[in-house]
Amino acid sequence: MSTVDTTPRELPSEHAQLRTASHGKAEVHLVRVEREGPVHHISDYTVSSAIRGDLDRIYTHGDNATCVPTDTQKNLTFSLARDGVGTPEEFGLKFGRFMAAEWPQIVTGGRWQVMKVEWDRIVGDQGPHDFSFVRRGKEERHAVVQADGGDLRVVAGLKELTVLKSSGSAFVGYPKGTYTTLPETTDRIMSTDVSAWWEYNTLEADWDGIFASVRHIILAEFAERFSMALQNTMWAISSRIIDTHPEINTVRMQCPNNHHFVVDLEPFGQDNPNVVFYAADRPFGDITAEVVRTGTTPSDLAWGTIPSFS
Ligand SMILES: O=c1[nH]c(=O)c2[nH]c(=O)[nH]c2[nH]1
Repeated sequence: MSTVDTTPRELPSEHAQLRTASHGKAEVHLVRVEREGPVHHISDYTVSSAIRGDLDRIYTHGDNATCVPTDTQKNLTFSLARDGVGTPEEFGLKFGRFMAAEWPQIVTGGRWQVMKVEWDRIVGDQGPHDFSFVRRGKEERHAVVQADGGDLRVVAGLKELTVLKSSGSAFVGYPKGTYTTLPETTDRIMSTDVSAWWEYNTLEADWDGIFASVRHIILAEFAERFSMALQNTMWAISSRIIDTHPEINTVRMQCPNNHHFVVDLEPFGQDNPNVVFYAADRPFGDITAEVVRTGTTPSDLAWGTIPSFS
């Protein structure tokens, strides 16, 4: 058996000296769900923690005796969020104070950055929804006009319409086998960045009105219909768009499944009754669908250059 010598030893340098150093975990994305009866409130924070202090020997000697791991700092981000996050300022202060109190011999300073993004409650067919939200301010509206000779085609769309529901979504009944580890769930967070494009069969339409209606259908179906899978929600949206708007023949959607994992806080002596989630940015489920009006075919001219659809 080969052994590795992990005894710290100095790596000397003739001319170099360590001037500043820090280490931490950057961009821990957490979502916290607060339940007030049937009404949910969500907080979405991306937190970066880094400590300064007695860290020199980690670099110069390979001596990790003062190296509070970046992984520990990530765990703490979730643990400190268990009983509430408050404002970004409050959470940053809480984190900084905790680190200094927990490792007074090591941590003499640090940097805690907390980014909060805002979500608005979705207003569906039935009014403001209890547990479905839309991200403020990232969304894009698009139109692509293609001409060939006298032939003109209009495709409209939206991108980056980010939505999240903290309940009302299940995923069960899928094939199980050697490589299945995903547990079935009848209550999960579902979140996606909706990309939707639709082809008009006319050159004269109430463009603004139809855009507003399509956007409403996306939000209302996402919020108010129980979802058996993201695919099921995409069908509900696309088919309702076609049934509602005779001017539209084809709807294409691409939706990432932005996974939210319940963080195991048990190692830190805390329970986690679906309160603190790790919002993973990758990998993501990549779900696409093209839905057409029965008896019609999408125009190659119209769709030839529409991006981001595989
Ligand atoms: O809505 C979902 N659709 C899937 O195809 C899928 N696959 C998976 O692992 N989770 C989910 N969720």
